[in-house]
Amino acid sequence: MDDDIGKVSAALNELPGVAGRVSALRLKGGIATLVLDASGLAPEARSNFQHRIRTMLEAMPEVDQVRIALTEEKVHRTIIAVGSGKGGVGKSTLAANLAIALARAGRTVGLVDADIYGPSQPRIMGNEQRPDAVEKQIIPVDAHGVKMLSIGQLVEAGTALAWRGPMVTSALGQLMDGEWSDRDLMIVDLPPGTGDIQMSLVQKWRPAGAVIVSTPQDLALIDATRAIDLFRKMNVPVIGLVENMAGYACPHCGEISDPFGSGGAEAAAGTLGIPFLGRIPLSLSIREASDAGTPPAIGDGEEAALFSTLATKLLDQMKSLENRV
Ligand SMILES: Nc1ncnc2c1ncn2[C@@H]1O[C@H](COP(=O)(O)OP(=O)(O)OP(=O)(O)O)[C@@H](O)[C@H]1O
Repeated sequence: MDDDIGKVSAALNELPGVAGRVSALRLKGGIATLVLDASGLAPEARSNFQHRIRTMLEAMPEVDQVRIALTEEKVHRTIIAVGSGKGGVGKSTLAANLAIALARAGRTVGLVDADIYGPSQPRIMGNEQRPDAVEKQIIPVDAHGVKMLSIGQLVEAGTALAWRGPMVTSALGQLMDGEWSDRDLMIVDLPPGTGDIQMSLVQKWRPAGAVIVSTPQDLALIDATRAIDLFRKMNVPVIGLVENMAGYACPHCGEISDPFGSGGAEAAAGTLGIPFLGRIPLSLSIREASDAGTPPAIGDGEEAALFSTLATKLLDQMKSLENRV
């Protein structure tokens, strides 16, 4: 008997993607009863998963009948990565305001500042409080209706982090595996470029999609294209491109100028075949509000409306991605 269950267990562990998901296994009178953890699997993947296991077990001489119970974490959490190819294009500003706009649209939103070497979310979101931890799990702090974690809350401000890849990945893990249990949407503010953090996030936490931020400038767009390419290669759908710092309205005379050019990102999105989510102007008030820890998305002005429109477009794109699966 023990031999039989040992064989079934070994066969299950050999099946790709199954190891670690079997939370209970019993074999009695030829009936194999399994409890499987299906957390994070889309409906189609879940039924394929169940089918593969059933087919394999039914072919074993030790098994006459298979009974499977699927369990999963209560909240299905969708992770959206916000990336850029180049630094300083406003990715953190966008991530913060988008997180707030999504929360105002009724989602329960978590914001992870994955820019381990240059965290800026505590300042932008106006909460530099050190988070508590329970049994080594960090409890995110509240900021403008969003819950947030950043390495900037854990290290002394202005301290340079001389960390190598594995330490950075482990810090990312601490943030991503914080107490997010009531959050249904996570916005991850990535560092610029295509390095260790991006790769770890994609491999371990499988974002449902990525938003790419670029200025209209050609150079930023070339870099943005690189970031898009990375996500595509790693099978993370690109939800869309946001153009930031487009069209500067002079606060004195109101004249609009385009210091970084105009329309470049929308044209590039068209060429690359990805949705264009919208354009955020270069505005003194956005910069001032970010520095003051009061992101414009919390207000009721024109800029809050822009971020709210972006959030709606993003949710629509997410829906169409889900329908495509
Ligand atoms: N639309 C905007 N109008 C005016 N200032 C902006 C705008 N977007 C961002 N900024 C300002 O530009 C600077 C860089 O923005 P931010 O930190 O969001 O960029 P980033 O791409 O995340 O940079 P990093 O590469 O450091 O992660 C900040 O001072 C921010 O306030």
